[in-house]
Amino acid sequence: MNLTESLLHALKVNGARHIFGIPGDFALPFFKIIEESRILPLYTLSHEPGVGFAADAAARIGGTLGVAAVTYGAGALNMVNAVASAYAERSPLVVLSGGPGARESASGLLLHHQAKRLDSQQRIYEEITCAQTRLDDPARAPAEIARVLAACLRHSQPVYIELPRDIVAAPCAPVPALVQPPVDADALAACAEEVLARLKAARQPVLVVDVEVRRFGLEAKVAELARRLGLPVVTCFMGRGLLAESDTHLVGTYLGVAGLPEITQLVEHSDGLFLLGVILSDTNFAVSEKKIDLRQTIVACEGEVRLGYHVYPGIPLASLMDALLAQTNARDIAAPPHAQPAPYERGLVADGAAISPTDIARAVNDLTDAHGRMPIASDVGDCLFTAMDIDPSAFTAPGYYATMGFGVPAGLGLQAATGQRPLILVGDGAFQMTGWELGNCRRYGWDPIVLLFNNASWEMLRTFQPESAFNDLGEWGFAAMAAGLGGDGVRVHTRAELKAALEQAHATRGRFQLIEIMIPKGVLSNTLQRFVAGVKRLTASPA
Ligand SMILES: Cc1ncc(Cc2c([C@H](C)O)sc(CCOP(=O)(O)OP(=O)(O)O)c2C)c(N)n1
Ligand SMILES: [Mg+2]
Repeated sequence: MNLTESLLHALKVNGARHIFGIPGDFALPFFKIIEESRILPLYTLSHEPGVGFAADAAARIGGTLGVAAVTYGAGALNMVNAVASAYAERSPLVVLSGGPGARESASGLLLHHQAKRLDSQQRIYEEITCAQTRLDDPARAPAEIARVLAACLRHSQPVYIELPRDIVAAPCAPVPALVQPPVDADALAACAEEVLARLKAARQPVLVVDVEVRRFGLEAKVAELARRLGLPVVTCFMGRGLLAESDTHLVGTYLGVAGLPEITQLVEHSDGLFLLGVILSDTNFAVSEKKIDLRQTIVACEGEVRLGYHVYPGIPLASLMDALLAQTNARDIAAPPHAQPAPYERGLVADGAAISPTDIARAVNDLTDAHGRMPIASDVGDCLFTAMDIDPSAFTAPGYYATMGFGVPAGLGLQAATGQRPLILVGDGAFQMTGWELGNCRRYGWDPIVLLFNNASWEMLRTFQPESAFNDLGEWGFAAMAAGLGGDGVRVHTRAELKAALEQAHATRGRFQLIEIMIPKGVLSNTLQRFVAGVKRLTASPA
């Protein structure tokens, strides 16, 4: 076996199912082995940001390793933003980059694609990955690969592996089984006991779940714990879709001032908030109506558990879940019944009226009622706020790092990973960035339904700064471009046209379906309207 094959086998054994990539001369040798060994299927895309987003989404939806393969310099550095997003949002992405071989590295010449120093790329990636290695010695490679992949899975964050092009085919031993550090059983039991005691003592305990629950595949255990404790469950923005299929008391998504008042009230007035796998970010908590006193909460994330003023280190979320379940019986804590929030809006009126983002949510909910749920990939912008009004389903979006360009490539990654047809929500500004990746659908038989919110502007920005003309994007005929990319496109102006286009798109398989939805300038989703009003109110009021 050679070094690349050893790496590929290790990736596959530890959960990777596909590789997304764009080669270059520093990467051609290991791309050749990827293609000829057929250990993992390779999907090439058109631009490295799309490679990173697709691999990230595949990791998220599969709850496993995503793999993005690129060339040195121009390729890897082009993907930095996508990997930074994966790092911020706790996604286990493995970056494989080609690199210069020993002889050329010692030539004394500046190499093409070299930025500052030969190791500048690795140093840049040190800031957006939790572990890194350069496989320049086949004898050490198996242990190095094991170390880096173990870190990727332990922290659910990206890692960086550089493959010098002169040894990718060198003979190499298999990678040993990954080893994770042991957990102190006594500390774990004490931690679980204290968590349960706090929840039992609370008048209104609430379980808030977020991205790590999905990343570590803990949804079923979390649902069981919520059931046993009788806790109402709320998701954060990033945790959208979690427990959607479970029979727990899922109340909805906490969005602070932008959310449903009854959910905001439940969370912000709880005396027993249990934040499970939650990223303590501004997108989750900066728009709180009432500041949440984190000292009164239980925070379990990033491998530790914080209660008030003390911390239990070295407590992985999965270990904590097992310990909590081991110490609970059915219905240990009977929380007071909570009103279920109104079901998501549906019943689009198919008339000649102009389309609002909330109409789009209604249309999607109607489609779900008629044909079942579709996995959803959303970009940033009002489409993401609109997604909050769509029935929860398998959902992936950059809800915290908030980079544009994620939606379309992520939808392709979803379909590659699940085989299911995804729904993609994307604004016109974000589509301009990576929408062209749809041109790769034909080669791979992908056929997403793309809802393009065309308000001819960077509307989210215009909402906060309406006086700036630079937010206007002008006329782009996106639907007309679909045929050239191998799909079908239609531009719709009225609610009746939207309903018909969605039905037609759903009935058409084998080609991507692009529905360009013309939204009048300044028309926002209900959630974005609440968000803007809330942020303005919070910033206007004295701190
Ligand atoms: C890669 C990238 N560049 C810039 C931004 C800043 C930014 C937003 C965030 C806040 O930073 S929202 C937004 C406008 C999005 O326009 P569009 O996709 O058309 O959606 P909508 O019209 O619904 O706003 C920009 C430019 C970003 N998030 N990501
Ligand atoms: Mg827009």
